[in-house]
Amino acid sequence: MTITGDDGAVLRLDDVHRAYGTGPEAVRALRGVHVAFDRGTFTAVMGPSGSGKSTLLQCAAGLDRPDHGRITLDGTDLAGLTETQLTVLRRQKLGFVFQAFNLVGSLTAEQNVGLPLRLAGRRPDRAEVHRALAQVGLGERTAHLPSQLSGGQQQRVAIARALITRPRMLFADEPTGALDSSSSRDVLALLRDLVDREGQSTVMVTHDPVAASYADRVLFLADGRVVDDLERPTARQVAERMTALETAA
Ligand SMILES: Nc1ncnc2c1ncn2[C@@H]1O[C@H](COP(=O)(O)OP(=O)(O)OP(=O)(O)O)[C@@H](O)[C@H]1O
Repeated sequence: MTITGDDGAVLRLDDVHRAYGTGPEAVRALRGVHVAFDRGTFTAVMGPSGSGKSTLLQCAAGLDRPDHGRITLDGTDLAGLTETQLTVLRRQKLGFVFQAFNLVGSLTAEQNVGLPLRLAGRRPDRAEVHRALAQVGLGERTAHLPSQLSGGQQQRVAIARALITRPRMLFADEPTGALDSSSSRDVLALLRDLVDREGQSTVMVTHDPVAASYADRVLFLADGRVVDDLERPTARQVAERMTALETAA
C-alpha cells in the first residue's frame, strides 16, 4: 500500500490504460486517463457511446483493474490491494447508485438501507437508518417495499443505502436513466444538495446534458481519453460539446 501526499484529491487516476482482449483485435477502452477528483465536489462524466465511461468508473471504483497506470483513493494505491482488500475498501469507502436502483424487492426501504451495514458485519442502528432515509426525504416511507414506491423514491432509497456507510466517494452510473424528467430533477437536486450540505464527493456517469449541468465539473471522454473538462457548464454548453464529439466520432 503506497501512501501519497494529501493534495485535496480523494481519488486520482494517473495514466490509466485498459484494453479488452489482446493483439490486433484488442479494444483500447482507456488510453492514458489522468484525472483527480477533489473532496466535496460533484463531477459528471460524459462522452459518446463506447468512449470509455463505464470502464473508467469500473476502474476508479476498484471493480476492474487497469493494465497500466495508477489509481489512488485517499492516497492508497489500489494496485497494492488483494481482491479481498479491494472488496473491503469498496464496502467501507465507496457508495454506488445504479440506473436500475438495484434494491432487494423483498426488503423494506429500511432493510435495504441497512443492508451495507449488515454486509460489514454491523447490526444496523434504526435511528441511523431512519436519519439516512429522512435525509433523502423518505422519513415517512421506511416500511414500504420497493414495489410500493415510485421510481424516483426507489432511487432515493438507493442513495440512502449508498450513503449509510458514509463513503469517501459516491459513484452514480446513469442514476436518472430510468426516471421521468420530474423524478430526475428531484434525484439530481438531492445529489447536488448532498454535495453542498454534507461535502459528499460524487462522480456520476450520464448521457443527459441537463443531469451533467448539476455537477461542479463535467469531464468529456472520447476514444478512451479525457478530451475536455468544463467547470459549471450550462446544459446547453454540455449539449454543444457532446454534439461536437459525436460528430467527430
Ligand atoms: N468486457 C468487454 N469486452 C470487450 N470489449 C469491451 C468490454 N467492455 C467494454 N468494451 C469496449 O470498450 C469500449 C469502451 O466501453 P465502455 O462501456 O467503457 O464505454 P461507455 O462510454 O461506457 O459506453 P456507453 O455510453 O455505450 O455505455 C467500447 O468499445 C466497448 O465495446
